Amino acid sequence: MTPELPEAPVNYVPLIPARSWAIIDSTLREGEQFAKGNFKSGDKIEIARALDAFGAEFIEVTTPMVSEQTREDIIKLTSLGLKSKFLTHVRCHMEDVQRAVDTGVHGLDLLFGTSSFLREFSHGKDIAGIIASAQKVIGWIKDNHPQLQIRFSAEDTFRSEEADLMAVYRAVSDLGVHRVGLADTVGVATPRQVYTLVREVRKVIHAECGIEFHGHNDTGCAVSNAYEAIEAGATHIDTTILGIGERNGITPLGGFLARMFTFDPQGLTEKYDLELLPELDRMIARMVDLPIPWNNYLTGEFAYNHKAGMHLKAIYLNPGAYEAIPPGAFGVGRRIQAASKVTGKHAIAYKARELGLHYGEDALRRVTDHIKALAEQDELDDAHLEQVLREWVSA
Ligand SMILES: CC(=O)SCCNC(=O)CCNC(=O)[C@H](O)C(C)(C)COP(=O)(O)OP(=O)(O)OC[C@H]1O[C@@H](n2cnc3c(N)ncnc32)[C@H](O)[C@@H]1OP(=O)(O)O
Ligand SMILES: O=C(O)CCC(=O)C(=O)O
Ligand SMILES: [Mg+2]
Repeated sequence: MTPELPEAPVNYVPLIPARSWAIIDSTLREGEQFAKGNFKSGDKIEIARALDAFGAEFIEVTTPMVSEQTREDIIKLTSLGLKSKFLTHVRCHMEDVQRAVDTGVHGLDLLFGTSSFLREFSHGKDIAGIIASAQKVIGWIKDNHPQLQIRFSAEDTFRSEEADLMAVYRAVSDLGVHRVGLADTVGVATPRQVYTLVREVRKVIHAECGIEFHGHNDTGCAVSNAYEAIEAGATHIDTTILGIGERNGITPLGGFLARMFTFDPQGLTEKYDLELLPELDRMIARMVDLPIPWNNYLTGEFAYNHKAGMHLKAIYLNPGAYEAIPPGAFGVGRRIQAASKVTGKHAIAYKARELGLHYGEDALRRVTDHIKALAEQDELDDAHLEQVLREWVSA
């Protein structure tokens, strides 16, 4: 087979450079809101170390308001001396912020719900009240802990009025936050909406202010929405390993990387240790006591299974014919399923050659048809296929 990774052309210009955006992995925050995400102190350390080894730029952790244990865990995490920077996710509330500032984190991810749903049923504040709280809390952080990064997110962004959003984003940008956040809290946004809104937000915030996107997957758009956000100028994307989070979760780290690999394979490979992805997925699957889904991006059991005769003919000549991303780049292998009813003579000839067997044209057609007929009755494993191929030669 031909080499896995084609050499980059000399004047290589990536479509979307991987250095234009960063990952905020929220497995230790949004992931704790997953039905089966109940990480113990040791788990948190293992997850943080694994994300750091992988190269995640930021790790978001749950608010220290959860409990004294959670606060102590954050302090343990920030004392590990990792390269990844820790952010803690807190309400826009003086008590929360005061409890968070001395946990050793690099920054605070503040949020306030701006949709009518959350204004009415969650916190009860109007837009003026939200801005007044932001002024008080952000002003206090800036005066007392100027070293901390501040992000302000409008929770439920995509069910909020655009005029309200612009008022809030403009106000917090003027207050000097480092990033604003757009959150598709209920997973309802379409890719086009995400693109358009990110462009609009860009116009009302300061040039040096970053834009973060957080997307739930209720309607299956979490990866494409994250991609559209970046295309429109977002600088930070929230992910979790395996996509775990509230309900059916958020943008999965693996799916997002698969998407972005196609635009800048070299940049992605330089930024992250991509071959660690299978281990990250296995680690979280083990901790939440669930299998990795069979069709999971890149690491699912059948993510690189090739079966149809027409595919196999081409795959043997060049795997890129039916693979957008070489599996080796992410430390996984491909599976060739040659013995099925949908196989063809090229695949069978290839398998035979691997065993040192050669057939003439007629014999190849007949053995292929025989294997197809057998497979109509029952699955053939590799051992059975080998037996049939050998018997056919000696028969
Ligand atoms: C979309 C998301 O995923 S956002 C992340 C949400 N994460 C979590 O909720 C996990 C951690 N949360 C917790 O441990 C608890 O909810 C706590 C410690 C934050 C608060 O606990 P409690 O005081 O018992 O309140 P409870 O959770 O029942 O209600 C939420 C409170 O937050 C307030 N609130 C909601 N959003 C905000 C906000 N952005 N800023 C300030 N206060 C807010 C609500 O008004 C309510 O306060 P109230 O009782 O004074 O009306
Ligand atoms: O703080 C944020 O930006 C996102 C919060 C969250 O988890 C959500 O809105 O789904
Ligand atoms: Mg969320």
